[in-house]
Formats: sequence, structure tokens, C-alpha cells
Amino acid sequence: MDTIVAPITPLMRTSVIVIRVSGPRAFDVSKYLYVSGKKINDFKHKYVYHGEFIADDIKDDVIFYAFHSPNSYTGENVVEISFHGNPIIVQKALKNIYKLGIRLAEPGEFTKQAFLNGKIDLIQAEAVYELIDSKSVTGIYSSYEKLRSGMRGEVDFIKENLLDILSVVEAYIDFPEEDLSDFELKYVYERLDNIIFKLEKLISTFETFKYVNEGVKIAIIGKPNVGKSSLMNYLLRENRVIVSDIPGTTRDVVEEEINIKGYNVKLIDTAGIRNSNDKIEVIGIEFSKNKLNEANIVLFLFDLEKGVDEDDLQIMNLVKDKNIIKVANKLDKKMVDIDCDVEISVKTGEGVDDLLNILEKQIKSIVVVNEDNKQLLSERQRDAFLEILNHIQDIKKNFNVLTLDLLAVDLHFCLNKISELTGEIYTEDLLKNIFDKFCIGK
Ligand SMILES: Nc1nc2c(c(=O)[nH]1)N(C=O)[C@@H](CNc1ccc(C(=O)N[C@@H](CCC(=O)O)C(=O)O)cc1)CN2
Ligand SMILES: Nc1nc2c(ncn2[C@@H]2O[C@H](COP(=O)(O)OP(=O)(O)OP(=O)(O)O)[C@@H](O)[C@H]2O)c(=O)[nH]1
Ligand SMILES: [Mg+2]
Repeated sequence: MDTIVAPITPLMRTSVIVIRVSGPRAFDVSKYLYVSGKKINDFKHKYVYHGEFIADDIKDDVIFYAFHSPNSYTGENVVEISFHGNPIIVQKALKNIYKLGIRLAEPGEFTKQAFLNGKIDLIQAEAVYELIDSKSVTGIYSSYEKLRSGMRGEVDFIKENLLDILSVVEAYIDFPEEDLSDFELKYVYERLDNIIFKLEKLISTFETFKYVNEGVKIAIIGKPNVGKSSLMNYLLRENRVIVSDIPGTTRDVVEEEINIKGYNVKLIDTAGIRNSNDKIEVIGIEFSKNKLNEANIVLFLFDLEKGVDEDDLQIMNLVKDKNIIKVANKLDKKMVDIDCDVEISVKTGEGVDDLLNILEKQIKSIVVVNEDNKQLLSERQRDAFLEILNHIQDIKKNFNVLTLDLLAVDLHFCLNKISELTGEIYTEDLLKNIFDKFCIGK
């Protein structure tokens, strides 16, 4: 088994750079480690040392600690050394470590080792990636849950129901002339339904949870000059887009990420929609119209000073199938009443809190979170669960006509899929697919 090393923090000028060594020969790096001027001979498990890293061409003041196999992240012997944050120091240190026959780790190789050594299953390994990749608090919470316990509950539930059915089916295989009793049929159908119910719920989280992770898209639309860009800037708390009293100021679609009440949101400012002769403005308006298709929520802005006119109604027609929040702006200059969900003034800030509360409710209704917080984020997992679901639905549909032999084959297929899901069965290709996405050092 190889012993591997890699920086586990970015290799750049920074405060501290940490490297991790893992494998049967990890403790050989003791060759370069000194405490109070004496070479360290044995590392105590989970014990922090302050000392020096000394090789021919490099010296640094370091902190280091070791984990003894199998009680480490990878399950192997692990040493972590933390250097002053100059990449030149660490490059030199690494070169000296390579001399010990220790090689640079591939992306994700530490976590792959943790999987191969049975510290975590494949769902947990993917959760490591999801955790780092998460772009919202909810996403982090969900992947952390998965990192702790995988999807043991869900997986075991499906497995147990499959095994229950299989035991009935297999009991009859030797007596093909006999039919299942009504009691046994009911028992089997109940279990098929259990699996279908669980899987449908789980699979639906894949679509909805995408919004949590990638951000719910909120487009601000309306006529020119109603204050769309002003609202964008206000919510971003910076002057990101140009605001002016000239209608047709915004020519482009501007997209920025913000956090609204803990939710990751993509806020989209659009060009005010109108019939224009300006070539560039027309392109911007087309862009904006296309962008509307992607939006999950539309903030439709009206002008309380000017009131509603034919142009507003035309734009409204473009978004009639969307989740719309009608926002009447310029409350400070209000001249007319407008039928809307909230009145605001971007200028004074009045009403914006109410708008945020309405937005929060809308976001919550889009972002359906599974009650046990185990969301499906991985396409691989979604596809596997979907394949099982399709199989189970077929079995249910054809239960009367399927031979017991065929049924048993189908059930075994599903059980196999589950083993692939958790990694009890795997191929090198599958591991490559999963771990190639990881960064080096993870
Ligand atoms: N410096 C550093 N920070 C890190 C990590 C790391 O590996 N190194 N982690 C990861 O990248 C995460 C922490 N996860 C870890 C998970 C398990 C073990 C570990 O040694 N587990 C042993 C138990 C050791 C013990 O408590 O006795 C085991 O599971 O047997 C270490 C870190 C986040 N921060
Ligand atoms: N009095 C008042 N003026 C506002 C308010 N919000 C925006 N404005 C002004 O309205 C004008 C237009 O604002 P913008 O934010 O550029 O409007 P827009 O909807 O982005 O316009 P286009 O990009 O042309 O589509 C600017 O002069 C803003 O200062 C408000 O709440 N009250
Ligand atoms: Mg604008």
C-alpha cells in the first residue's frame, strides 16, 4: 500500500499551510521532525507537538500530530504538519518527503482510502464533497447529517422491505404449483408500497433541494424607471448596478448571489421592458424576457407615483404563470393606489422588511426540505434510487403474471443496486467518477 502526502490547505502565501501524510509509512516523516532539538522517535496518538521540520535544504518551526491506524480519517497511520504559510517552504518539505518513497496524493485520495478501509461508505464519501460544495446553511446541515450517518436509515428500510418480500417469494419457488395466500399477497403489496412511498419522497428532494444549494432565482422585472436596479442595489447593500432617472438605464441582465434569511438566492436585475427603438436596449429586453423563464420567483415592480398603465399589464402577461410578488415602489412619492402585495420605498427603506418576509415565505414553499434532512444531492444516488423505484413499480404492476423466479431476479437486482449505492459493491470506474471531483488533499 502506498503512503501518500498532500497539502490539505491551499498552497499559497497565507498564515499556515498544513500537509497530511497517510499510509503504512507515514511515521517515516519523523526523520525530519524534532522537538526541543531532539529527533522525535514515536508519535503519540492524537498528541500535539511543537517543534521543527529540518531537512537538508529547509527548516521551519512547525506544529504536528499523528493518528495511529486504524483510528484516523483514512484508517491508516496519519501525520499532519502545519508550516508557516509560504509555499516555497512547503514545496521543499514535500520534495524531502518524496525522498522517503512517499508520493503526492491524487485528488480525493485520502477520502477514497477512508472508504476503502471501511471508515465511511460511498454515500458518506459523497457527503464530504457535498459539504464542501454547499452554498447554503441548509445544504451544509443536510450534507453534514449524511456525513455522520450516511443514509443508513433510508437504505436499511428499503433493504428490509425487499428482503421481506424475497423471503415470501423464495418460500414458494420450490412449490410453483401453489399460489400465495391472500394474507401473503397483502403482505407483499404493503411492502412494495412502503418502498415506493419512501423512494418517491427521497427522489423528489433532488429537484427541490437543487434550489437550496444553487439558489432560488428571483428576477426583478417591470417597466423602465420603476426602481428595479435601485432595489437590487439596496438588497445587495452596494452600488452594483447603475441607477438613473433616465428610463432604459439597464441594458443587461445582472445576476448576483445574496443570502435572504439564511437562503441562498440569485437576484436578477433586468432591463425595463418596453417597446424601444434603441438597438442595444432591444437586445437587453430580449435577454431579460428569456431570463424570466429561469426565475422561480418574480418581483414585479410598479411605480406608486405614476400608477399602472397598459405597459405594466403587457409585462404582467409575460409572467402570468410565475410565482409573482407585486411590489409597488416609490411609496415616498405615492400618488395613486395600486393593487399589490407590498408597498415599499427603496429611497427611504420603508416596507422593505415586509417584502423580505413575503420573500422568505415564498422561498420556503419552493424549497421543500425533507423532514429528516436527508436530501439527495448526488445524481448518482438519484439515478440508483430511480432505477430501484422503476423496478419496484414494474413488480407491483406485473405481480400476478411474473413467475416467482423472475420476481426473485428483480428483487435481487434491487438489492444489488443498494449495495452499489453504499459501495458494498463498486468498480474502479465508479470510484474514479466520484473522487475525481474532489480537490487535492481531501
Ligand atoms: N487538520 C484536519 N482538519 C480536519 C480534517 C482532517 O483530516 N485534518 N477533517 C477531514 O478532512 C475533518 C475532520 N474529520 C475527521 C474525521 C475523523 C478523524 C479521525 O481521526 N477519526 C478517527 C478517530 C480518532 C479518535 O478520535 O481517536 C477514527 O474515525 O477512527 C479526523 C478528522 C475536518 N477538519
Ligand atoms: N422617490 C423615489 N425614487 C426612487 C425610488 N426608487 C428608485 N427611485 C428613482 O427612480 C429612478 C429609476 O431608478 P432605477 O433603479 O434606475 O430604475 P430601473 O427600474 O432599474 O430602470 P431601468 O433600468 O431603466 O429599467 C432613479 O432616479 C431612482 O433614484 C423610491 O423608492 N423613491
Ligand atoms: Mg435598471
